[in-house]
Amino acid sequence: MSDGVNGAAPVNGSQEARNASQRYLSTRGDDYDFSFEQVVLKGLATDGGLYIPEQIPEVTNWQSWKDLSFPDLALELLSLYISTSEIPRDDLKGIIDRSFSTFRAPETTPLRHLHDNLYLLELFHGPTFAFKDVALQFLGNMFEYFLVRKNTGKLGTDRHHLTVVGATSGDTGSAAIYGLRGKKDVSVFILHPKGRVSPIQEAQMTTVLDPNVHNLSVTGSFDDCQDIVKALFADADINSTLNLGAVNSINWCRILAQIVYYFHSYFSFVKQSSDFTIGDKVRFVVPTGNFGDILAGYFALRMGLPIEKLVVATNENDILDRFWKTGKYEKKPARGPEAEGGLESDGVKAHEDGVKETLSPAMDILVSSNFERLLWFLAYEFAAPAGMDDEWNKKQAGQEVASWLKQLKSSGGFGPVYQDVHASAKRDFESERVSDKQTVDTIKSYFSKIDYVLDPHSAIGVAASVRSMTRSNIPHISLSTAHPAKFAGAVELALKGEAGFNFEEKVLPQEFVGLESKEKRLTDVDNDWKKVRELVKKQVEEELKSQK
Ligand SMILES: Cc1ncc(COP(=O)(O)O)c(C=O)c1O
Ligand SMILES: N[C@@H](CCOP(=O)(O)O)C(=O)O
Repeated sequence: MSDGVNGAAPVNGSQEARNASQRYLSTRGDDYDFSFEQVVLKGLATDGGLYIPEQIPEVTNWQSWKDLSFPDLALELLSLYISTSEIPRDDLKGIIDRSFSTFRAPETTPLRHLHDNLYLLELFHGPTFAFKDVALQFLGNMFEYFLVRKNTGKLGTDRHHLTVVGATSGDTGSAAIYGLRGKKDVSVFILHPKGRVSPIQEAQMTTVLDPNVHNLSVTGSFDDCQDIVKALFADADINSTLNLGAVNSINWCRILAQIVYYFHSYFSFVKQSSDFTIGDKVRFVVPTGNFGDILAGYFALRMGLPIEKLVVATNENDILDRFWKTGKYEKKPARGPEAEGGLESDGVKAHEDGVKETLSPAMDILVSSNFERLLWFLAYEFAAPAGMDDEWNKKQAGQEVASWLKQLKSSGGFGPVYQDVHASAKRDFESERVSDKQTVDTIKSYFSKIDYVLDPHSAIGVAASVRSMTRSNIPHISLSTAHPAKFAGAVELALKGEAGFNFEEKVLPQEFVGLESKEKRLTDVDNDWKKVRELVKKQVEEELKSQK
């Protein structure tokens, strides 16, 4: 039950003022009836689950949003999940407008025609050149809004101080840091896997010297960083004394903001294509790691956007692709031809922990956090035919998810899931796995065919789209998740020696010039959550003392 945990304010207004899509519950069943503010400030549920709205709103008038600007569309969509009793509409509009004012493209997320039925949704026009900016600039402003409201008229230790802890494989970190640097009443700790983010990504994070920003370089993988963050959230002591906040896509606010560009790109497509009628279906193809980006697409689909399929595109860290193919969700990588040293993945290094080091490092993930949210909806759908009431169905879904996640923790996997659950997953999704070699070939081929430089993650989406187009000839919108300059190594590997290619001239934005030689601040830490906990505690205490 909602209890104002973690310092979140009680809901402003009665429960009746919030409809079911504005009330939140945990995917593991124990935490329910939370407000948007509580969910945003708390990040992870007390039972270890992720927050989801009690209901996904089905929208019948979505076509009337066709001509809205990105921020105005965001206002319509987000209002469905945030009650005006919590955030008045004008305030929400102000937060949204501020969040997207820093984007370089007038359309915020422009849609570009590549060839035939293939369109690329460029999501990297925000301040840190990655799709994470769409949600994280908004989340940063949302944190600020709630903190200002809580702290009005309060001084010293009475003020609510938020300690943000996040794990990154490169992009979440810089977008979160940009969204929170210098903000009052917030300390930010970002954990990245030492040596496994690109040099530009590392520089984007570590050259931010604001006193409230702390970069921790962890000896381990992204999954280790993510596990440390989850262990901190599970520690009742630090969680309640330091008011932990999440910037990873475990935070519902991240998923929510990302729903907007599915609708926006669909409308952009309608406007670009005279022979396409609004209401006709498209496919979205999404380079996927933690399953946050594509989950937003699932919400768009359930809300009524005409999506025929969402295509999950993984790199060689392919737990999700294996789930769609087999119904089993297992950390253990498949022993495919590449594991025997086959041609497909020449040069890919597999770490002891099982994570492969690929050319698309932001997707080098063993376990995808947000998959748990999809599992809940699949389990809920599976429970419904038993003819019990809705409360029972929700409880059943929570228990099922908790049991799957327990197996994942104890034995590294679960499944095959019930046939009906797998069938529902396959009804809305398909999956593709793209090797490093195929990634490089795709970058090469689009440069030589249409003089366009793809980053390696976006190339995975495009390679998967091309395969998907052989099965379905409807329009495909492939998500481009990062600017190619962030991944110079992979891009140069693919394009060095290609006629007309020069990284500095063709790719490098002015904002990155000289970044790597600027002063940096970061702290090395062992892969040990207790050590991280002590470091965070000490640092926050010092910050609070200096503010007195
Ligand atoms: C550039 C890039 N592409 C794709 C992804 C995968 O997105 P998600 O983790 O939401 O599946 C990430 C990281 O999250 C990323 O940084
Ligand atoms: N690829 C991500 C990994 C973190 O995922 P998130 O979306 O859950 O924050 C990154 O770039 O950090």
